[in-house]
Amino acid sequence: MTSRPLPATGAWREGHPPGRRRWLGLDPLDLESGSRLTGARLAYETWGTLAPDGGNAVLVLHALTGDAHLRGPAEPGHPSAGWWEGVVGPGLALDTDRWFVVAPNALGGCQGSTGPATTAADGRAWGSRFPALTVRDLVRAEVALADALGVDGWAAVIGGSLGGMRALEWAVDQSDRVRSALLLCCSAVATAEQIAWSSAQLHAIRADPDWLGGDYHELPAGRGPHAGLGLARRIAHITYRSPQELQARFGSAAQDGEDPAAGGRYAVESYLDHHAEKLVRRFDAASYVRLTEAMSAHDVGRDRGGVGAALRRVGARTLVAGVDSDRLFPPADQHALARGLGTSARIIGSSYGHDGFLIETEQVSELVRELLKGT
Ligand SMILES: CC(=O)SCCNC(=O)CCNC(=O)[C@H](O)C(C)(C)COP(=O)(O)OP(=O)(O)OC[C@H]1O[C@@H](n2cnc3c(N)ncnc32)[C@H](O)[C@@H]1OP(=O)(O)O
Ligand SMILES: N[C@@H](CCO)C(=O)O
Repeated sequence: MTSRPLPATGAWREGHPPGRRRWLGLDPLDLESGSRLTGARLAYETWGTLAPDGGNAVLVLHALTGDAHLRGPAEPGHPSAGWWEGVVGPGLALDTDRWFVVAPNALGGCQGSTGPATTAADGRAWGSRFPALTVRDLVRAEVALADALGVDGWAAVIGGSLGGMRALEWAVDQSDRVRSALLLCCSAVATAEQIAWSSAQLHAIRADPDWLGGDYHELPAGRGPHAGLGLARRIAHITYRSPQELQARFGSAAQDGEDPAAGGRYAVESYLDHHAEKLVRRFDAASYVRLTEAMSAHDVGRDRGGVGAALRRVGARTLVAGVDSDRLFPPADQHALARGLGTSARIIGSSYGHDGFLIETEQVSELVRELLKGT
């Protein structure tokens, strides 16, 4: 897959220079499963200043492979620029001159928060010992962060995909602490289609001989389930984009200088290879597994009398939005969620599919402005 040596597994561990990240100790954290996570911490970044009355706090929650770095340049410990540069910042839709913006790295992730690649108390990586997590557990960790920051209530909670699931969970479980919520490209409960795509990805990772049941973190530098994670990302990335975009960009063209009839690649294959390699370089396979499992288990109605009853708990003003070409979380999901919340969904026109919430800066900014205008 790559001609360059891959990083040592676990290169994303806390040993990195922290840049602007900060951490909150979560010790202990009781999980939905009944087990208790000890010694964990949550990484986060903030922008702006919390108002004396605490009324200007906004929580932004990232998607599966995102992180706390919403904006700002690449820096030590974070090799790429922020993932919502065009939406969050001075004078932008989420104006950091006005709002106190908080972005945590999801618990179980690998960009500063404790996850399977983190070194546990015994000096070894958590690996397979890291517990299964649910979206509710991720939110419990974020509730602890709000408490620690002195945020009694969020003016808005905003998120897409896995971040949207967490934003919804916040609105359901912490209804008195969420004044408004923007729920992007997500659903109230995982669908069979979403679980199926995720299942294929999990199989790809676990079938890698270097997966070692999730205990590969002590392998020598450059070893790990890279092929499995790369295959998972290829599968996922197809679902993140639309057939029309892929067709318009690549069609059946060969990759420059390559001949598919002679063992070379099509351009679209090369594109997927590129995204696979990029993810393998920046993400831990076991974090990918734990967070993907959490997405598959997402159901706001579990133990709450069903989805309808759970959604009726929400007191926040909600804006539910999707992307018309999203084949992973199609507009039907957002219409169903919006109906349950007593509102109607907004559907962005875009050929970028599920990734539209990361790419369609102008349209997303409009939604953010609308949300915050009434807050
Ligand atoms: C900015 C960050 O990633 S911060 C980390 C947090 N990230 C996230 O939360 C989201 C993760 N990222 C993503 O989901 C995606 O990368 C997105 C949505 C941001 C990318 O969206 P787009 O801007 O549309 O990028 P696109 O899918 O067109 O990919 C562009 C890349 O493909 C490469 N590419 C395009 N065609 C080909 C091809 N035929 N062969 C090989 N590579 C190709 C480009 O060179 C470019 O490479 P680069 O990203 O290394 O510069
Ligand atoms: N491309 C995004 C979308 C996942 O929902 C990510 O990797 O986080």
